[in-house]
Amino acid sequence: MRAPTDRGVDATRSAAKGRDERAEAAARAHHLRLTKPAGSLGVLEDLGAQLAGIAGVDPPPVPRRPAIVVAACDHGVVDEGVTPWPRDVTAQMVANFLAGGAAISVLAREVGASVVVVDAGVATELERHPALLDVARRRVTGNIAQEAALDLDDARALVEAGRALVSSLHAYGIDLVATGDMGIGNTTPSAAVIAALTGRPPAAVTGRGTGIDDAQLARKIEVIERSLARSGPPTDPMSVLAELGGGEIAVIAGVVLGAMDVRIPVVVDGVISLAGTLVAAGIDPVAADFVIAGHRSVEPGATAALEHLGLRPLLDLDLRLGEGSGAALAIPLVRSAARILAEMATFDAAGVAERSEA
Ligand SMILES: Cc1cc2ncn([C@H]3O[C@H](COP(=O)(O)O)[C@@H](O)[C@H]3O)c2cc1C
Ligand SMILES: O=C(O)c1cccnc1
Repeated sequence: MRAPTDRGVDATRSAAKGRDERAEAAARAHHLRLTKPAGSLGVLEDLGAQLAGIAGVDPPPVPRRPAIVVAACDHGVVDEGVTPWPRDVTAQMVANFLAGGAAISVLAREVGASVVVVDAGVATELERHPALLDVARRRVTGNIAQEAALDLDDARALVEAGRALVSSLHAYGIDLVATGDMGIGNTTPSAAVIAALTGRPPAAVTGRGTGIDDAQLARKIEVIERSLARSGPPTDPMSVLAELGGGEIAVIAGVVLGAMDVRIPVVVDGVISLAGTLVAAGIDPVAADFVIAGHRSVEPGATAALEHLGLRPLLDLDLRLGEGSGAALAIPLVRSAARILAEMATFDAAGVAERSEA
């Protein structure tokens, strides 16, 4: 089990149980008996132990039915000039996800994952689709430089929606969830939430998002500073989410909590997903036990959040897309880690001689 860290929020452990330490220890001992030098599979060994701890059994089940939940929302703070892209792109990309033409659509097909798209507050009315779930409480968040992104009640409802979605997916046989996002401007609220929950200054957690120049970056940092000054010192994580976050960040936080509820792994993506993960871990620190960081996004806020959560990302590919792309790409590694424990021969069984001690 991870050493307790200062998560920067006043939260206490819930009734939910964390990972099973005995299963985790069994997986570590099991790894020492497999036909390879001890520790030679590196991070895959830690991942295997984490999966055993999540499932409560060694070897852990190999995830067969992954689902990627892509939550979408539009942001009032776009009016401050924090992104070069027009707001309409959010709805257009949701249509692209559903038509199968986006990066996440391709990567999901490659790794054999289902994609579920959640409308958590897209500005324009979306055409109904069987893979689109509408949980929006309002269309477009408030401009965080001037007002709260969401009412507290709406933030809570969106978190609950993400949480309930994972329960439903699990009931249908989904055994691993991954998180993704779509929302023009959403690297701004994500950096604001990360600054508030890690205590780092906005300049240290703010990046170029979809591609802004130095002048726009300076403006983006200033907008986040103003937002933090407006909302005041962070109190509880749900309030931080409501003040500075957004609908997709709320649903992602709920997905992470939902994975804890049904005890399955949740692979998280880049800076938006990590803002949601910080909120989830603030609401219930036990949730962090079930989180696997898919990758290290180029956005500096992602690294800040990973460090705060004590998570080591599986991939580091200079990705800066979102949509769940870095989480999707990590799914085969998660499967491999479980499969190694399930299928590799032990020294005894294979008749391989063990290391001789000099
Ligand atoms: C065509 C396109 C597809 C995307 N897919 C994900 N994002 C990513 O970029 C956006 C955040 O960056 P910023 O804060 O700079 O606006 C989010 O929608 C995120 O999911 C996209 C952005 C665009 C333009
Ligand atoms: O970290 C991410 O996922 C990210 C980075 C830039 C733009 N959109 C998403």
